[in-house]
Amino acid sequence: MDTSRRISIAVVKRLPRYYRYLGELLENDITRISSKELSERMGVTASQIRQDLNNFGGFGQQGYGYNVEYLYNEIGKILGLNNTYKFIIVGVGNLGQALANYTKFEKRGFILKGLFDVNPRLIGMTIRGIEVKDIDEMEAFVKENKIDVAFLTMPKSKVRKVAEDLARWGIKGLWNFSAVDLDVSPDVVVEDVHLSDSLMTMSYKINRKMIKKEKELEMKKHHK
Ligand SMILES: NC(=O)c1ccc[n+]([C@@H]2O[C@H](COP(=O)([O-])OP(=O)(O)OC[C@H]3O[C@@H](n4cnc5c(N)ncnc54)[C@H](O)[C@@H]3O)[C@@H](O)[C@H]2O)c1
Repeated sequence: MDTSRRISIAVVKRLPRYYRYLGELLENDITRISSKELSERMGVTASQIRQDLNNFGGFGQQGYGYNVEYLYNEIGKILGLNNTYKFIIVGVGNLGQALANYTKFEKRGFILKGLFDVNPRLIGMTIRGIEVKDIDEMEAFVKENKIDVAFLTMPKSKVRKVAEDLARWGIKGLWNFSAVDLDVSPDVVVEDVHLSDSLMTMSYKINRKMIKKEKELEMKKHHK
């Protein structure tokens, strides 16, 4: 299929989840699945699944369902996961070290090439055989090694300047954890990750459940 076709961003946002579920099915040797079954597993309506998957040629067949491996590979291609990306981490504190130690990004094509920080106590330390370098060496390193992506795990007060520098040096993507929404250049793709947004969503849901329980208790009291 033509992977250059434009797909709405709402659908794109759901693709990683489809990819994950289809990958799990493949690991369990499940080669085909109906939209009904997939919808039960994923908690999405069957019609949503049909609409989404029809977008990129994942037409299920009556009585057969979807070919899991085909869909998995097509979604992988759309997500660009058949490419490889060289990445660096800027800010090798708690979060930066945790991400540097996580080996599974390689499975998605992201290869760790460099680590940068300003703290002299961290410079020279190695993680998975890669030495933490002084931020002053970053420009030459990014240009020489044609680095594609930077993970930004540094304080928010410093992140804009670093992001702008990286954009000038030809970086393609920034995975930004620094608790601020970045807008750098139209040539650079930015994904801002706000872990605490997800935490606040959980807080909201817990809160709603508690309110519901309190109301139920109140109702019971009144009926006694
Ligand atoms: N949004 C969220 O929910 C969330 C959750 C966790 C962390 N964070 C953010 O991630 C970032 C990192 O958090 P952490 O806990 O790892 O902090 P940390 O203090 O442990 O690490 C930050 C590192 O950045 C380095 N640094 C400072 N200035 C720099 C510069 N100019 N260039 C390169 N490196 C520099 C520091 O020396 C330090 O090693 C912070 O901005 C934090 O707010 C956000």
